[in-house]
Amino acid sequence: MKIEKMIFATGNEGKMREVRMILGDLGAEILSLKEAGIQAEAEENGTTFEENAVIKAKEIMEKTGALVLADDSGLEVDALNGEPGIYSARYMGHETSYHIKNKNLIERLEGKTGEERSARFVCAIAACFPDGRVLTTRGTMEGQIGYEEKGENGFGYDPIFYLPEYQCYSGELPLEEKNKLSHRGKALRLMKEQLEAL
Ligand SMILES: O=P(O)(O)OP(=O)(O)OP(=O)(O)OC[C@H]1O[C@@H](n2cnc3c(O)ncnc32)[C@H](O)[C@@H]1O
Ligand SMILES: [Mg+2]
Repeated sequence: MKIEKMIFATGNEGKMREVRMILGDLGAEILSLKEAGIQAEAEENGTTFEENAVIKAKEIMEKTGALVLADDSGLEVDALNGEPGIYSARYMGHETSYHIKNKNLIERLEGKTGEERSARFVCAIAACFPDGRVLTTRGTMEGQIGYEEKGENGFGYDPIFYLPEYQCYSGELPLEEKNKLSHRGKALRLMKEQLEAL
């Protein structure tokens, strides 16, 4: 089945840039919520990344009758029992700047070193079809919370996410490199394979 068009139900421009680069070669037109002229109203009140991704995609699928994809993602810090996790966007309040959120996470890890700073980004992608079919995929990227903010690329928590294997911060990676390694890159490539197999 050739997909002509889909809506990617996010209000996050950083996600949208990464999505376009990875799903671009499906050859389908990909509209953001803004481009489709729709506002998301559903509350992200699921208990898992997958549930929240489905909530976001399903709401917009029901509003538009189109194939709709959505992303729910976040940062899990092991020393903080997985916080902020599914609450990553709401951590310290929606309106709080990422500079402040990032500084706060660094402060909460004071005295911890090496593996004690382990963390991962998680991304779930959902696809909701007008006929009721639902697909979900998940990807993760392992790393550590750094000691400072670094890099001008990416968004959100990227400036404090250190990748020991590459000895750099996620915020220092060019878009293409981040997509090769990231939670979102992995989840989107799995979704792309499933869509291509339809
Ligand atoms: O719900 P939508 O409209 O898609 O946009 P959002 O920004 O609210 O997205 P989420 O609800 O999925 O929350 C994701 C949170 O995790 C953070 N996050 C997710 N992926 C990230 C990445 O690749 N780099 C840095 N931070 C990321 C992001 O900044 C948010 O705080
Ligand atoms: Mg959100």
